[in-house]
Amino acid sequence: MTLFRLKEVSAKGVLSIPELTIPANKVTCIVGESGSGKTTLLRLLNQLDSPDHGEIWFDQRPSNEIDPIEWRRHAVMVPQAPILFKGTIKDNLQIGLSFAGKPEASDEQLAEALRLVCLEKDLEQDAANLSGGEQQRLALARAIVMNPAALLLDEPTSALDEDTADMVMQRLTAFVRKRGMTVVMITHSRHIADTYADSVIEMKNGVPQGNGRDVQ
Ligand SMILES: Nc1ncnc2c1ncn2[C@@H]1O[C@H](COP(=O)(O)OP(=O)(O)OP(=O)(O)O)[C@@H](O)[C@H]1O
Repeated sequence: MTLFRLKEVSAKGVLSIPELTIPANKVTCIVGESGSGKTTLLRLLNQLDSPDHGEIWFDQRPSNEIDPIEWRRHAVMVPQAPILFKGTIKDNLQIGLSFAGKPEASDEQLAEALRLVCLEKDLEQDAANLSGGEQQRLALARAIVMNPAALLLDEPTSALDEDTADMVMQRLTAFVRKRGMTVVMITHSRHIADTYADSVIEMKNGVPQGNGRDVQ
């Protein structure tokens, strides 16, 4: 099943995509050189940017028929630089749900999300004292707590050491496969793409090569 479909899309004079489909309930990695258009593509999948030409479908609905706010509730993006709010770790985990008008999660659910990202910290701890890598994982945990159909992750392990990155990817991919969630993530790590992706989109000068190489 396809979750995202792009047809004859161009954007910002950077992307040129004749056709691209991204499967539902799978982990898709976007790889490619710096400046090749990976973040621009991810932003299109979050309706943060609109294409200059062409059409994008989410779950078989064209983008112009879905309210961007609703779209972003189903496809939650975690940008490369984590966004943190004043307050505790718990406040930072609940705030995504609160913005989406969803009920609060229980402390058990929050602790489970922290465990998935290997950040087993006290929920009442001040988030301001976290390291860069810890902040990155907290932002990822916040997105997981929202339980969206799709997680759009811009280099989610870039601030982590290799062992922690592997552990987070192992736990995250096991979790999303069990839940039937879709992950689309940018990575510069060949190892992560080869080990955890079901399919890989390689961007070259704004053009995806092939249509997602199946890894497994
Ligand atoms: N809003 C914009 N307007 C015009 N050009 C842009 C805009 N955003 C990005 N670009 C350009 O588009 C190209 C692709 O940028 P993008 O951030 O998508 O690349 P990337 O593959 O994610 O790179 P990196 O791996 O370095 O993060 C770059 O040349 C960038 O300067």
